[in-house]
Amino acid sequence: RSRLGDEAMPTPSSNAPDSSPFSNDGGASPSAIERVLRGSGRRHHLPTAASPDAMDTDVAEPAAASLADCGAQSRPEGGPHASMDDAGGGGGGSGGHAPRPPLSGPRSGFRRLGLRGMKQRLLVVANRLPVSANRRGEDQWSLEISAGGLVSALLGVKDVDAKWIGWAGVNVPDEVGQQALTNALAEKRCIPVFLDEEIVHQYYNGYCNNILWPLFHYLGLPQEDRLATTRNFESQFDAYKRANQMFADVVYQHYQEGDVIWCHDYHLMFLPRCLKEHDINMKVGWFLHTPFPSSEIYRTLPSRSELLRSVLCADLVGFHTYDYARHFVSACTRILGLEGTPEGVEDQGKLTRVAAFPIGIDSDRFKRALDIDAAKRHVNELKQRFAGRKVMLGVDRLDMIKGIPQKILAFEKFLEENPEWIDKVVLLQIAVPTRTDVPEYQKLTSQVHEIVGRINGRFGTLSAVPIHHLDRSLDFHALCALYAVTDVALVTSLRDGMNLVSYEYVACQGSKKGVLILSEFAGAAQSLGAGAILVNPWNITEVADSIKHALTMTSDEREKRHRHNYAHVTTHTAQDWAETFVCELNDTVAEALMRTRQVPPDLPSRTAIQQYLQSKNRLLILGFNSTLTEPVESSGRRGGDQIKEMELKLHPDLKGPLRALCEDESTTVIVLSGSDRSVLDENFGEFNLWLAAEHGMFLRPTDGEWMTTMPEHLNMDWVDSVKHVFEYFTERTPRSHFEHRETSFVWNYKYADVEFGRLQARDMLQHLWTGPISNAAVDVVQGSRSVEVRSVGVTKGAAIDRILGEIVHSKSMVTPIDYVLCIGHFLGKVILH
Ligand SMILES: O=P(O)(O)OC[C@H]1O[C@H](O[C@H]2O[C@H](CO)[C@@H](O)[C@H](O)[C@H]2O)[C@H](O)[C@@H](O)[C@@H]1O
Ligand SMILES: O=c1ccn([C@@H]2O[C@H](COP(=O)(O)OP(=O)(O)O)[C@@H](O)[C@H]2O)c(=O)[nH]1
Repeated sequence: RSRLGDEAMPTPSSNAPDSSPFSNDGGASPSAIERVLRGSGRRHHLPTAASPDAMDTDVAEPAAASLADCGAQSRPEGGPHASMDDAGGGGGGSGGHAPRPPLSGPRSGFRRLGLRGMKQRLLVVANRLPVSANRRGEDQWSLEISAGGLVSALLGVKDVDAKWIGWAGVNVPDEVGQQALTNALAEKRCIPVFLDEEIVHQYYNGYCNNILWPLFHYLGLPQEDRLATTRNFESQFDAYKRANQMFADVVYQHYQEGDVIWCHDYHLMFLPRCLKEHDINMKVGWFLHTPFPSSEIYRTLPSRSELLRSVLCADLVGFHTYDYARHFVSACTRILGLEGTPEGVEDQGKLTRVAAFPIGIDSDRFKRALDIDAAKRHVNELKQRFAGRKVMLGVDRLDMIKGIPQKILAFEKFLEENPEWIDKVVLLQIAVPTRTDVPEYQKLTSQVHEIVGRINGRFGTLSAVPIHHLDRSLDFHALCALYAVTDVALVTSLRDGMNLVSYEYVACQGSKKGVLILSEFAGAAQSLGAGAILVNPWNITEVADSIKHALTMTSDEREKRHRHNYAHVTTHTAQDWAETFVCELNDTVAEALMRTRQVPPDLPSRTAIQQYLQSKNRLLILGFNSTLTEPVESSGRRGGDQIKEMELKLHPDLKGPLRALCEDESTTVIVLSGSDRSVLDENFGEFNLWLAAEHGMFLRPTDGEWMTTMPEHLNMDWVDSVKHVFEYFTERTPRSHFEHRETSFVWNYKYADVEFGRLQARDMLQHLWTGPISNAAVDVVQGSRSVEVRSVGVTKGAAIDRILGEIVHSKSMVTPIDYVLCIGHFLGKVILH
């Protein structure tokens, strides 16, 4: 190897041959690269990101029509499911409300005017429309409001110019029927997505309710014993994607520039991606109503990466609790290898905001309902029926996650241990049938009936049974009456995104101040934990004890507990929830535009190619790692996302194009990398190009010997101390490794547990800063999964000048370089020591 040093690697101004394109600079000695560019006589300016359209921040009038109105408009004619009807007593859901004060501060974004001075519109996209449709003739439909947590929450949202896009819950194969239903729904500001029976079976019953729902509630994936079922899962996932695309198609038809699109729930995890692929400027938010499980549970899902990546296409991703948000970020870091920040998840400079937005209810609607005659009648009836007995209430969909068997068993245990309460307490369990086509739900129904029958047989008397179990939903006023008269509400969900029943119970207990027993595994435990008695529903003894505690609680304690919860429920309303989310989404999009300007823009490929074709003497400077290498993620197996290669390898697809560039006489190619010489030799030995290893400290043409471009007096006294620190951390961080190069040390944890690796890196940096090298002339550079220590002066920037001098000299270049393209890996975090 020859040593070039300052002598052998002269500055181009003094040592370039006379015929060099750089020799007529007029005395100044600009760097080689500056002169290369000057020789070309022009600079290429990469286009900056387009400036955003000005955001009009005027305050809009509240929207005239709202989804809240749906409740009143679609009141069925005495239909059995009039349950979600509004109790406002005439004129829709907003009747009787005091006007809300104008929003201020960050919330003002919600009422911003959209583009062209139009009121901002909100497209709510959810699996189910807030109505269920019944066909009454070829072109006749009657519409009923359907039950469910999401429905309740969004019915509480007023002052929004909103439209709802979703499935109406019926199969409508004929065009006449579809058109008639579309027209009927339009009056309710609803837009249908038509799903046929097969897709509903595969997408809704199959992928949504048999796979995602149990998994997200920690019940695991279904265990099957036939290969055919596995294939079935794959076809269900395909149907899921197709169904999401069908929702997207309807959104495209109704979208207007400036609209906010709010996608809901696990049914539509693929939607953000479909929408952004159609129009990157759509403002897309996604909110999950269920828990997001720990990444250890989530990572069992075969399509885990595809779904995460799709959700990350949204601008804002929301969850009920901080824990769910944390789990999601953790899944993105561990499964996709992305960076989690306090703001959200970052991928190549693009941030997806992730935050907690706990839902609430329209508490006024429940309070008002109790003043309606129908509700008062129900209250009186119930008081008479259960006079002399304490009444406990359970209201749940008949779902595995609601812990209904556990609840009933705890009640049995309570009666067993406290026989004096037999005949003095009754449990009313409203079990709303749900997803009745899914076999697991059918099994649960039989199981619950069996337990209830047994307990009633055991503790019932001629005059009374301890459990009243109803497999049906109640109308809204009957439900409110039940909430108001009962002494204890018992919520024993094994997992529950939020659980609005607990909120509704509190809202209706203004006078009675009953006790709420609440599962610690419901999202609501985060907000109502202070006033409720929290229980672990799996601990039957604890729940039984809590029942006794609740039934015997002093009125003082009940009042105190109720006050806490009531204050929360009446101030954190559904409307606040929606306002906050939409406001945050607007702000997130605006901030993202600012951030985009700070990130280097994408290479304008078309311009780069045109300029290339027009130029005479070109220089291509290419990085290696993450520029020309195979991606570390992706195993090549279908649906897989495992780490594949430990060794850095030139991407096989790039070999052909690279060879073509190297063979072009008018193009000089340099691979400039932090890697050591052997790695570059191995990957590029066969090409006709220049290799610059260790950040340019070593250089060779592939047909020549390595030479060094290292500054003469590079101080390497720090090496032993750093090696010691790196060994220490490598031993303690499984799957991390370090490379000892001639001019630097690199500790790499890209194959280690990401979160542990990051903690270790932070610790290592502390050691390096405060330890024996704290005064050494080194730079410490933090990469996304690495820590590198190198002597001051060992940088690609410093080396390129010397490298170009050498290349120009050795090739005896006469034609000015008129094209320089530099492609490398953007290192976000750099710490200079
Ligand atoms: O329409 P279904 O399939 O019968 O299900 C009804 C709804 O169930 C889920 O509700 C969740 O949302 C609530 C409000 O955020 C929350 O309190 C509860 O804990 C969740 O289970 C589901 O997420 C909805 O999409 C369904 O409409
Ligand atoms: O007969 C009934 C029983 C319940 N609900 C409503 O169903 C929702 C249940 O929401 P929750 O968040 O508790 O659980 P989810 O069923 O959404 O999982 C609540 O708003 C209840 O008012 C109803 O409309 N009719």
